[in-house]
Formats: sequence, C-alpha cells, structure tokens
Amino acid sequence: MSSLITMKESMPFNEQEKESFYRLLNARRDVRSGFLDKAVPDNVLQNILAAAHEAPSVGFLQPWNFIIIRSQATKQKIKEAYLQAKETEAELFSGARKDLYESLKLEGILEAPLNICVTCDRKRDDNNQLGRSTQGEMDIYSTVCAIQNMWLAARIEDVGMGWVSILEPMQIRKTLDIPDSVEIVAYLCLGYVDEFKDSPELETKGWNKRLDLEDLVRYETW
Ligand SMILES: Cc1cc2c(cc1C)N(C[C@H](O)[C@H](O)[C@H](O)COP(=O)(O)O)c1[nH]c(=O)[nH]c(=O)c1N2
Repeated sequence: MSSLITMKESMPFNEQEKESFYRLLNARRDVRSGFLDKAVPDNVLQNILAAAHEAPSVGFLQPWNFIIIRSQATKQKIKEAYLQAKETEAELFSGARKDLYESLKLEGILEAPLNICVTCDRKRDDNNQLGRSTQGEMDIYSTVCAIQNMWLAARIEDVGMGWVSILEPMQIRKTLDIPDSVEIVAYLCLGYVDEFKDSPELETKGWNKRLDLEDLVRYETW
C-alpha cells in the first residue's frame, strides 16, 4: 500500500497540491473504450482499493466489498446480461435519440482487463444504527463515496474506469454468487487506456449538456 495513502496529514495543502487536486477532479472521466492489453499491476489495484477504503461511511460501517474479476468467462456472462438489459433500455427511446443511443459505447466489460463489482453488505454491523436510523439507505450512499474515491485514484494512477449500470442486478448476483443480504452497487471496468477525453462523451456526442452550476444552487430554501 502506498505511503501517500496511509500518511496522516494535519498540514494545510499547498497551492500546487490544490491545483493538482482540482485538475484531478476535472480530468476524471468515465471510460468505456480504448482499453489497452496491459495488466493493472497489483500495487496499483491496491492503491485504488485503499482509496476506496478511505471513504467516509455512516457509523464508520465500511459496508463495502470488492469482487475482483479477471476471468474472461465471467466477463462474458456479464456482457450477455448487459446486451439483454441494453436492448430493453433502448426501447425507451425513438427516432434520432434512439439512433444516438445505439451509437454510444456504454461499457467496456470484455476489453477492460479488470472488472470490479462493488457491493454493500446491508447486514454489516447491524446493531450500529448511528446516522441511519431515519435514513436506512445511508450504507448504500457510503459505498458510492468509496466508488468515487476509486474513480479519482484510478485517474491519478492513469487507469481508466467506467461504471456499467445497464445490468439487471439479479444477473450479476447469480453470476458472482452474491448473497441476498448484499446489495450490488456498482459494476466497474478498469484498465489502462489510450486516452482520457477532455469532456464527457455524452456531452461531445450530444446526449446531454453540463448544467450551469448557478442554476442548481438555492439559498436558504428551495
Ligand atoms: C451511477 C452511475 C452509473 C453510470 C454512470 C455514472 C454513474 C455515476 N455512467 C457514466 C456517466 O455516463 C458519466 O459519468 C457522465 O456521462 C459524465 O461523464 P464523466 O464521468 O465526467 O466522464 C455510465 N456510463 C455508461 O456509458 N454506461 C453506464 O451504464 C453508466 N452508468
């Protein structure tokens, strides 16, 4: 594990560090294509997982698990599940919107050397209700915080990461033998890539635009 990750820092961040951090936020991308045939070394994977494990979690539950998938046979089953789910999702669109949907590359399951399924154990530390007695889904939100940390760590390690949610959770559960009490939060594809794009692909391909931040911020009440 990298010493950078375990180092406890009480010092404020200097200007260069701040600049790097904001550059990282800006440079993070969801990556679904351009995966290279190059393995992610164990120490790099460890850094990404350690970053996830640094995430905040309600009641300090740390409700996450990470299933590391390298088997091409398993990936193939997940890819089939994706194709099924995508066919159903495509029915939601018509005309030019459907054509655009069909033209998008929305996963990199087979090409990415590494797939990771991130789960939330809903029974972990069951008696520890701190922070979630009124909002029971806080353990899931905590797991999403871990995934965002992975996204950032992957980017700084030069590893592309994409989130594939066009999947029926039941199919993932069956393929990966995940117990019922464990919620599937994310299916991720990771690997070195030929490039990180400057902007979200869904923006450059005309699916959606980045909203103006000022339109989203309200003061005092809704
Ligand atoms: C919870 C969740 C689930 C998904 C995604 C994201 C998140 C947060 N995204 C990626 C999404 O399209 C992407 O984040 C946005 O388009 C913005 O692009 P950047 O992430 O900034 O590159 C995504 N992309 C995709 O091609 N297939 C998918 O199934 C999903 N699923």
